[in-house]
Amino acid sequence: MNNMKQLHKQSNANQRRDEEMPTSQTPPYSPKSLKHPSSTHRYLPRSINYIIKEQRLLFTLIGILIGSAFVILKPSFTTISIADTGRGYQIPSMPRSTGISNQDTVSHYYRPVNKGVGRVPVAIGQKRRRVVVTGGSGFVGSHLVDKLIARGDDVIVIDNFFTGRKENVAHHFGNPRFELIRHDVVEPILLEVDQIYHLACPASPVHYKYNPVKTIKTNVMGTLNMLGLAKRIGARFLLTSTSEVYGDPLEHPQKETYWGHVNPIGVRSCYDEGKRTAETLTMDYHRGDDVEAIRKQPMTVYGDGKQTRSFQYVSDLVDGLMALMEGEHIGPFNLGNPGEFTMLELAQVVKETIDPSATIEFKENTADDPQKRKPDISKAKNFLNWEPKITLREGLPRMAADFRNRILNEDEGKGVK
Ligand SMILES: O=C(O)[C@H]1O[C@H](OP(=O)(O)OP(=O)(O)OC[C@H]2O[C@@H](n3ccc(=O)[nH]c3=O)[C@H](O)[C@@H]2O)[C@H](O)[C@@H](O)[C@@H]1O
Repeated sequence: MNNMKQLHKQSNANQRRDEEMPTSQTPPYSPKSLKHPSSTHRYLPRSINYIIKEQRLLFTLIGILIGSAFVILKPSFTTISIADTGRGYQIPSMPRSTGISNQDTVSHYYRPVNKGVGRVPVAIGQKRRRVVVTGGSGFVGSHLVDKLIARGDDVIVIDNFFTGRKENVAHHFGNPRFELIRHDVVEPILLEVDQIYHLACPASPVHYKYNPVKTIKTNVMGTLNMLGLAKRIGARFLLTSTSEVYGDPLEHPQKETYWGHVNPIGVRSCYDEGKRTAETLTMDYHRGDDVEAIRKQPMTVYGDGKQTRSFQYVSDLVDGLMALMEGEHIGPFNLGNPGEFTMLELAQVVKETIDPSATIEFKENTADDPQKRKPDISKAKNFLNWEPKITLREGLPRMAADFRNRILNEDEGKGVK
């Protein structure tokens, strides 16, 4: 599959992933990694199949993502966030020719700056943020990158392409404000930026339950590295967590104050506990260094059709993430759509809005699958003046269009090979 070919073409970080994936495991299905028939209507069943095979929040990978929580970290000496002050710093000799660079190139450019030389203000007064998005070639990350670029930010994506793909951000190649770095966040990296969105993580049971050590390592070491970077350069930091931190909840709906009900030694624990540890680390950095903290919690769904989940369209999530990054609030925030559906109800909506002929394949459930999930978003409403706008029925057709466009772009040779 192209997916695997892609991995072989990648750096050592990706080879490491190959090593950790059991050889018996079938590479996870990706709608973006297959050759596609040219007939548009055939894309829709495949995207639905993709969702089912991924065994995750149906809409996370198709255009809708469930609740979120995140952490923002900011050193105490910056009483106003850098982004808000609009200080227009830029690093001299920033690579800009192709919009793509490898890790060595970037380290070369950035390391001296981080040895205390300091950032050079080249456009004081100009509101131009430099933003890092780890996991920026993934589903949520790539939509976030689109929005950041659209508002004029300089965006650096850090991704090891564990599950993400270059095609998701290929339309920014050649834009001098965009840069893609192939890098595994478990290794340190030195950059000079104003904001860090830390999204990099294996995010589906299909990936993380076969790569549990890699998953928890990414959550722990990756988050440590990015927190260390944020502390060093005084950047505002945002962690995307997951509703999985609530486990199989005894409280419904779930508020940010709920501590969760999680199996610490199950097959999902690498993800659940990994994200919980990532939140712990972020709050510890916040307390230890007197920095600000917020968290983000997407909700993940596995089920046999009876479990309830809530689904959020990705643009609502991106709006919420950016509102949180740009605000002054700290602590966890649920960013999700409180609309609650059983998986069977969801399947019905998929049939009605996308493809009446779609069939659902039921698979054995993952251990510890939560029975119900619904975010309480009153905190986000009150403090961020944010709430989701797009319903499940509205979002599903948009999701289908999004997939169709991505696939057509690839078929027309617009993707990166
Ligand atoms: O709550 C959720 O469900 C998840 O939502 C998003 O994940 P999503 O966009 O749905 O998943 P992907 O499309 O797989 O994106 C993850 C990205 O992280 C990257 N990644 C993964 C693993 C790793 O070690 N390093 C790394 O850069 C992947 O290549 C990919 O680009 C967030 O990125 C996750 O942090 C969050 O856990």
